[in-house]
Amino acid sequence: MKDMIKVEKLTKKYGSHTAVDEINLSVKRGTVFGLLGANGAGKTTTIECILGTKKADHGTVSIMGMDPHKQRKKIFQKVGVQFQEAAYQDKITVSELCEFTASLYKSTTDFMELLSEFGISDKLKSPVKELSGGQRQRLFIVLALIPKPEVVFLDELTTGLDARSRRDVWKILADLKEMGLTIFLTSHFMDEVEVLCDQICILKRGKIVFYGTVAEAIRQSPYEKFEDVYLWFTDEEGQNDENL
Ligand SMILES: Nc1ncnc2c1ncn2[C@@H]1O[C@H](COP(=O)(O)OP(=O)(O)OP(=O)(O)O)[C@@H](O)[C@H]1O
Repeated sequence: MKDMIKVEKLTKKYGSHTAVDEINLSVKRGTVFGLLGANGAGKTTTIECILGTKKADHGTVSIMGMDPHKQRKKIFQKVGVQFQEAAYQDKITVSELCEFTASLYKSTTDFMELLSEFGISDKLKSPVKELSGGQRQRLFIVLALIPKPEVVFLDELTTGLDARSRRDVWKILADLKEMGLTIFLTSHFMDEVEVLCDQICILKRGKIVFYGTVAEAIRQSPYEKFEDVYLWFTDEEGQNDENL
């Protein structure tokens, strides 16, 4: 299977603070990769370096075999990104934002279908700023899927969604994966990581402390519940520090 994303020895510093420290990862086509870690561990910085919106200090990144700095326009057409906070006009409606997003790409999916799959088609004429937090979050996933991406980056996938919506989003993503979509996500919810991710990478202060499958992470720890396992790998004061 082809590597859709390959990162080698990626390092990014902000002043003297090393936010991402020599990380390596690779993501195969049609798989779901979860980048995990506490607040400030370096997840967003890693994604920004992969997308080329931040320049790494060291290391190499390739996405669909391309260099994110040299082939940014070509990558833009094939990659979807879910933003936490999108900059949009104050009064823009859901349909206007979808139409604007679609206008940026050569080939697009019918956004009406996506809005209805994500349960927000009745909000078409509503101003985006009047949506609830969960509705806005779902809209941002829709925007990421409009360009019919080959790879999609979903940062804090279901933050703010209620239990039903989270399950619905999981199902849609599982179906998209079956159709060959590659998904790179970050999440603070270990239940969804367990359900969705084929491979995970856990970061702690910019360094990889675990890389592999959820099952392998469980086997390498003294715990059985994945949330306990995750905390064991990331715990600042934890008993496992000597093993890292
Ligand atoms: N523009 C910046 N200037 C200086 N420091 C930054 C900048 N962006 C991020 N950092 C620092 O780099 C580290 C990694 O931040 P990053 O946003 O990548 O973490 P994260 O894992 O995405 O966190 P979260 O889960 O809270 O989104 C943090 O210590 C953060 O304070």
